[in-house]
Amino acid sequence: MYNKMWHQTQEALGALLDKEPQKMVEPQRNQVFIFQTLATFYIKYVQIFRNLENVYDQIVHPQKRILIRKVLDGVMGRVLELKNEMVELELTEFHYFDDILQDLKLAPQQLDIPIPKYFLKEKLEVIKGREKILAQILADSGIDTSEMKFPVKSMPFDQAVKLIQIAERARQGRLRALFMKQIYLQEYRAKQSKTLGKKVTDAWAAALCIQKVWRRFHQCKKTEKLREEEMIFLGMNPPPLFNEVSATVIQAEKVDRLRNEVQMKHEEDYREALVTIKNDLKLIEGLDIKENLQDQIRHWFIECRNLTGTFPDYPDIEEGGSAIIFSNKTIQQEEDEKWKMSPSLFLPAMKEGCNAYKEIWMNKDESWNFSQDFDPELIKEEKRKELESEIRVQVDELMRQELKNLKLAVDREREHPAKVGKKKKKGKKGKKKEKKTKKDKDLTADRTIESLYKELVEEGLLIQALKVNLSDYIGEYSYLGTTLRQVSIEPMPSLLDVRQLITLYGIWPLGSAAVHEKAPLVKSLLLAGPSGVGKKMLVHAICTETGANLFNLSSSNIAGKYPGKNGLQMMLHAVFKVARQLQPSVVWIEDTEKTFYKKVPNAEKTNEPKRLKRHLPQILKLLKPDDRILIVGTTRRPFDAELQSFCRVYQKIILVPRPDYASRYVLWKQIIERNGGVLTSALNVSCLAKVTDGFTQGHIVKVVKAVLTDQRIRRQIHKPLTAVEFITAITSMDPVYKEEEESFKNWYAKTPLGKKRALAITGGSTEKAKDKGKRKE
Ligand SMILES: Nc1ncnc2c1ncn2[C@@H]1O[C@H](COP(=O)(O)OP(=O)(O)OP(=O)(O)O)[C@@H](O)[C@H]1O
Repeated sequence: MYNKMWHQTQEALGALLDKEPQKMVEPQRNQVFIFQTLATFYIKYVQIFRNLENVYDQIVHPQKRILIRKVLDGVMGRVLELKNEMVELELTEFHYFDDILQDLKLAPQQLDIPIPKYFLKEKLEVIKGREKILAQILADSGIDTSEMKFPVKSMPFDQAVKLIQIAERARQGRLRALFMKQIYLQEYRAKQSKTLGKKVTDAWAAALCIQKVWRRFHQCKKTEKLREEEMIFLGMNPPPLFNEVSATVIQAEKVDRLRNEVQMKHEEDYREALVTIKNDLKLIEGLDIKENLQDQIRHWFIECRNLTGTFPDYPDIEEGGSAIIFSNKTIQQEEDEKWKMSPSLFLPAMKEGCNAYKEIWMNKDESWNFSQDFDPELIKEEKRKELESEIRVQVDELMRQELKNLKLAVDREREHPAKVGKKKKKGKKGKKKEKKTKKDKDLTADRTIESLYKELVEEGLLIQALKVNLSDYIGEYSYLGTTLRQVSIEPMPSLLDVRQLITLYGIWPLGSAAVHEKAPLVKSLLLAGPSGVGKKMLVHAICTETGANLFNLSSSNIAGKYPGKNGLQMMLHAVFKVARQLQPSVVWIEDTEKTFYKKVPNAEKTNEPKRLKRHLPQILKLLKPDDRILIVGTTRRPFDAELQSFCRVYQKIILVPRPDYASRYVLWKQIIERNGGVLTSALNVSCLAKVTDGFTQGHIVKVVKAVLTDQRIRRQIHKPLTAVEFITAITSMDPVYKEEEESFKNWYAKTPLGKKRALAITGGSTEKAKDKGKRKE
């Protein structure tokens, strides 16, 4: 099945790649048309990515997986490039595709961007090992992690005694009440039996009474059942076991796990085969290859002498040795390759992958390989080439000597003195380069990474990320985006739009080195939004999904640590050295507006919140494409920061909105269920979602936890949950008021991208096109 899926996806990718150059290179003036083209390509690449990711996770053939991985990274990079183009074109981070989805007959869920499972699977051992070390260091240094999750408030001694007394008296009271009840019942039963014993019972009347009660009860149950069945038949209620995981799904998950085991075994076999087959080849064919090469080279000596009258010069090792003589490349060809600049950095890799697929796999007969183990012939082919180049190095040495001897014997020529000089010069150049690279001073050259790691953990700068997946971030799609834009209303981005941006800008580049190196680089990300919209949760999710280390450089966290100028330098050096060496890493700055305060409030002056301000731009400059480090800032009050320097540091700004009706609806439902609540028809979720407009996810979580106590959960069978219980609890909280939301929007309109967009909307599209043209140049 996965093979079939792979072939289909490769074909779709091939077709898409053929279309790319025609559509993308043609100059276009119509903005809408350009966006439609970009968006269509984007959506199609996302579909291909989803399929390929699935295939890569499940296919067990090791050699196919290598090729799929290459194409997969290429597709990811291309999706990011297209996203970047769309951002530049529309001057907004959020795009709405609902009309294109309709044309392509796709559901919004199909646009969801999954996180490749290989990000974590391939690093499982490393991540587990690191978690263990971190836990060990925390335990050794007496820092209790549970305290970080659930902060404990201290309490005066007499108050604590009083609390324990109250609880104990209540317990004793309950016990006594139970005891008294039992005594009372005993007495009551004894009295009843006495009075009943005196009466002469009428057996018929008693039977009739029992029948009456039983029939009523039976009919009630029957009617209830019939009504329920009718509702299910009409589609008004979900069928029983609707939310249960079906046996088929469980079986499928089991098969998935089994496939992963087979995958690992095949991978191991393949690695072993790479070594054994090469050794075998060396034994069997090594001598032949050597003789063949020698014959070829000798033949070349003679041919050259016949043509030119002298023996040729032997090509240097740097030029590739004798391999260059027999390569088919002409100079003309090389020039062609240089000149053809591709518009994307990922297209060549994808094309290469597609060509390899067509050459090797498309029409390959694999009837012999039912178990999908490695193909030895392919390994042989590859290893033969490797072996040949290895042997060629030895042969070159021999033949160089032989040529020298030949020249001496036949032409009586000595080695050209000029050449020796040239070689020496090259050596000098190399030294110069070495000196230059030594410029970066390592402040902790004498320390091991382990000791730095330990120090940072003990200082509380390197913290344990909470285990939350991005899929735990609940939300719904925005279904009316395009429609609203058409009538000039800027739609509020939905929570799932935010989630996608986090995947694209945070998780993909951190998870894949190939993508990070070539895709449009995002070094810093700002999450701005009211309290409780899940900013922290998103930061932790980025770390969980990529296995990244989490550094906390919030001003409150670094206050008083590493004092002085030198101390600060040392701290930053240590943080970024560890972050670089144990990448991927996330450097989180909570309440980041404090670092850029326009005016530091008196109460916070002792904390020196602006310590990092001058250093952050320098740090960003030093981050190279191969450093998988992301700086994430979160803020509740971006308007307190000085705009210019703030926006210079944060390359991408994401406004995290409060949930809209659709999102609130799923949030209530899922958060209640996650906390042990049962949804019944008595609980009107729609009403709950409607009246809680303005409240954030944080509020919802808090209220659900407060209402769903252990006791309430136990009582649900007799008294189902109702919306009123939640509404009563939430009324004591402050929602996000319109004014606060407006101030976020106004602030965003002043950021570089916001300004450009406002200008484009009011000033027409011509300037936008010009601007884009300039940037492209
Ligand atoms: N989309 C979501 N789905 C499920 N739970 C969520 C979602 N968003 C937030 N939460 C939960 O809401 C609570 C508050 O979130 P979080 O602390 O991340 O918000 P925040 O924006 O960082 O708040 P603050 O600015 O006050 O620090 C957390 O318990 C988090 O798990």
